[in-house]
Amino acid sequence: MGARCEFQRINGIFCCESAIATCDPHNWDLTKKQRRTRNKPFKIREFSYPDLETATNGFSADCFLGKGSHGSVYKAILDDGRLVAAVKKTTTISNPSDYNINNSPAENEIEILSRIRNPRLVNLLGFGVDSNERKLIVVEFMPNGSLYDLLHTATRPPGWSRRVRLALQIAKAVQHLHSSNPPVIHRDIKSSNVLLDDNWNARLGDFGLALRGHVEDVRVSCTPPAGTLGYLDPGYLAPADLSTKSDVFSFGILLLEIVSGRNAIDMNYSPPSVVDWAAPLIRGCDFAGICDPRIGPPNDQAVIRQLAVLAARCVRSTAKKRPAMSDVVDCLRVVSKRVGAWASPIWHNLGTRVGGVRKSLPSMKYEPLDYSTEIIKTFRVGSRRNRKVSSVPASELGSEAIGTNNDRVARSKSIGSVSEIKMAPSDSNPLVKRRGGLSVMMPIVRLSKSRSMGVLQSTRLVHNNGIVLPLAKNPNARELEESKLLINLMKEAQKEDL
Ligand SMILES: Nc1ncnc2c1ncn2[C@@H]1O[C@H](COP(=O)(O)OP(=O)(O)OP(=O)(O)O)[C@@H](O)[C@H]1O
Repeated sequence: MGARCEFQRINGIFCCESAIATCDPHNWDLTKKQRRTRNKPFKIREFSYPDLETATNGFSADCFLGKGSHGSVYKAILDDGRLVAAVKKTTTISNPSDYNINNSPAENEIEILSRIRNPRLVNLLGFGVDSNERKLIVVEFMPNGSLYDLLHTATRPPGWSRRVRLALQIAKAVQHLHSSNPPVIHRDIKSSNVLLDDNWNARLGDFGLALRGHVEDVRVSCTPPAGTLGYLDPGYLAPADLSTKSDVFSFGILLLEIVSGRNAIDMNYSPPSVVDWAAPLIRGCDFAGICDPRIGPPNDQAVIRQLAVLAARCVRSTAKKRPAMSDVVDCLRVVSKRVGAWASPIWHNLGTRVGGVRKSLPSMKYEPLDYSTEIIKTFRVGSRRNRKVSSVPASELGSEAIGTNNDRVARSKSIGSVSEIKMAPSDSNPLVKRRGGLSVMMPIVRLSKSRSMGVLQSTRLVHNNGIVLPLAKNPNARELEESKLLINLMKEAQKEDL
């Protein structure tokens, strides 16, 4: 096959060694059973083109799942109905120099996914080749759409426990990539590349732009920057700038999107970039202000505070100061436990008895973040700053109000190379152009290095001797443990060159 996959062909089936080699130091503490499963070679099938054609009803409209920047995706029923898969068919002939050296996005995706497998990823099942020698990718079928759809077009917006659970699952997926040996850098983390499986769990997909290798490896160090505007690390301007921390930046943007329910770039807001919009709110401890107005802030104020602080750390200007994905996973585990505790039936029953916890939220006060500064904030569902520029009252914000129907919202598409990005003058309309009645994201953006990062004004949050106790006045052991984690985050934020 053309793609440089180091497959072994056994009885017509390609077997791939898992990318997680036995010498992977990250796997040393795994149980024997886990190690056995991880290192088990998995089967990559070569499907014949006629089989894929039949399975997709001739790539017909009724099997069509969606279109991305590199091609279309179809649902395929294979093996007499025993296997349901998604087939990605490239429709454009790409210039390889835009992507990874000598590899089209399809070949790249096959090559990378043939080496890694994880329950948090949209895994590769096989591939096919068309008459033009173009690769078709066959991956696991995800029946419940994308996180983008769930956040921006679903009639019922997801609640906090679901949002945190999804964020944790995505973080685990990225951590898995980064801890592989050699590491995989996804380079295109965004809500439309997170798909939902049959249990509504998040799976990270679309490895067309991913790079596998150490940063000093030739392929990594010579591949031009790529990604999706709005999620792209502004410090990643040359191949040498790439590190796993670029993914951390994109994850931070995605976390802000999950929390706020707004698009990474949305001309209905001022400023249009989610990070520029959220930064002053987080800096001013207006954590409720960044919450999705359709669901309001979570019952437990520490949940949104920790999410906001984490997102702020992920989008810092200095890549080195961003947390590693393992830290992000640890932090989200803590948040997940908190939000899970509030979702327990005890709280629901209490809410019913006292007339509904959620109802009482708008008048609820933040507890002081520390005992010296006594910052008290009132929850404001749909606060003025959180409102759209079109000034639709928060009460009227239906689920569609932030959706794709709005002509000032354009779904970001991946771009092969940031050399396509032109710096727009600050007074021009930088992002949206009309084309055939559709809003199309143009590759023109203001990448303001100085504005997108370093969003924590931590001095207001730090108590004597650098100690912050952001929870109740008499925290229990668990709360103390959790606040220690937060203290570390805050301390690091304080060191930031803001
Ligand atoms: N494994 C899958 N199962 C079900 N639907 C899928 C699967 N993979 C992709 N899709 C759907 O197909 C559409 C196109 O996906 P694709 O990954 O090609 O592009 P994208 O992520 O939307 O955009 P871009 O190419 O710019 O990143 C999306 O709407 C996605 O929801």
